[in-house]
Amino acid sequence: MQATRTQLERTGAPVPTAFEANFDGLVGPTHNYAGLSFGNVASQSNEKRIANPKQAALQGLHKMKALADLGYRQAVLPPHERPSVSLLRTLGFGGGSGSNGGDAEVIRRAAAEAPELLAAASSASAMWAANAATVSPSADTADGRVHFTPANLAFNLHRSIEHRTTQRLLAALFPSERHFAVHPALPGTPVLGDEGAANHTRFCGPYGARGVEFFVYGRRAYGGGIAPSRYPARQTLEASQAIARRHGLSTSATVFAQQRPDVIDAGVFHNDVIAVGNQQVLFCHERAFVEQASVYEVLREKLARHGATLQVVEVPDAEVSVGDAVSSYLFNSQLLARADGRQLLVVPQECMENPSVAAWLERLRDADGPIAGQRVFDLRESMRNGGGPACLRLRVALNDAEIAAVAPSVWMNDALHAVLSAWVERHYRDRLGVDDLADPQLLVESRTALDELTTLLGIGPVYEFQLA
Ligand SMILES: N=C(N)NCCC[C@H](NC(=O)CCC(=O)O)C(=O)O
Repeated sequence: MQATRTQLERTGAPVPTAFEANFDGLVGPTHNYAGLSFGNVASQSNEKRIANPKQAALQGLHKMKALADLGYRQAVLPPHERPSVSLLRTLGFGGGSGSNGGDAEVIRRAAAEAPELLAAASSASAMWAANAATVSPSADTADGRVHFTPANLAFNLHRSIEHRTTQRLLAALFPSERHFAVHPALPGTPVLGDEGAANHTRFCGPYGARGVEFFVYGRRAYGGGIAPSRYPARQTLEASQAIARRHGLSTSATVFAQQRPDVIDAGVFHNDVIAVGNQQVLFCHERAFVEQASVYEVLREKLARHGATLQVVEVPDAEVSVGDAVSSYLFNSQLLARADGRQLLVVPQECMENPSVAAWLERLRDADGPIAGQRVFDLRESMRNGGGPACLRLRVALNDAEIAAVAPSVWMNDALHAVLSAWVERHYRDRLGVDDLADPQLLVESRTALDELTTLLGIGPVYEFQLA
């Protein structure tokens, strides 16, 4: 877990002690199944199912608390204001003034005239924090600050409205401009489609040492090349390159690779549905990347320049098919550094229910490889929308000085877990169907809950209704 202070980088400069912190998205009060994500098999197949927002939020809090209990740095990323009345007003459903009465009228009109748009305005999708931003730790960047680029999530209307709030939340959680640079999202156009950390992995030795940042894209906007034909490639090479440039990453420590188009067409809508990496370990399916062997080679060579040795744990198609990987979310697992230098694997319950995946995990338990130890979590409510353990978290490697500069009350511990669980119990419904989104009372409930949350977390006004 802890980097060794004595370890020296090639420059001879001491490597600062640093940790990986996980910021998990707290599920918002409007969590529902509206079938909004084309190409995401779970979202499409669970359309119109009744959701349980209370249970969803408690399942997420349980994972956060369990990982904090194991000694990992764990924090919480607040939900967004939903339904987004400002989106509905932008789309012409203007009610009266900005008062609550006016907002209720906006919701009633949207429900009557365009329920699909109301559903897009109501999604709790900001819970999938892996899509909140791409993060480059200070050891990798030219100016020695931690850089954040909120993802524009331009492909889906319901997700394209997240980045402004994400930017405000990140600025509230990482307020020191000396340590942190929070950028605006890239322009939200198809050329620059960006889905954040779900398509980005950082390999390194100790967390405080310079790492190799690995960007995985689905297609090139310019210059042709192969692309999926059935489902969308949400991330472009051009977006990934722009992020690497603005974060000040060196080309010698950056790798760009393409996801296989045929697996995107099989439901792998983000790279983190087929691969996960941490420190020196890459855990992936054999059909994750175009020209996979040369991807390993380049990663290995660049990582070696930073004194670390890439270790690949590759799962063959013959043992776990891409279909089983998509339905079980085996690769949407978290790899967490253990004190002995090996990695703990955090998987969703669905992996245990899939015979070939469960058998593979059992073989892994007996093997003597870089992955040691497994933890299983029930995240069923999120999984039904295509969000597993890795989707729910944003990883931020931080050194001691940076950890001290984070808003203090977002760190998970027994007290915060108790406070947030009670807050969920007080404010969340245990049943929410898409028809319930027409109820203007849901907006009142959601704002009341979020207003209280910002006080509980001590992060000041961040939501539009608080800033108006
Ligand atoms: N793989 C990662 N990192 N994240 C998972 C995101 C799931 C999300 N699902 C949704 O947005 C479904 C919402 C709905 O259908 O109601 C998406 O497709 O963008």
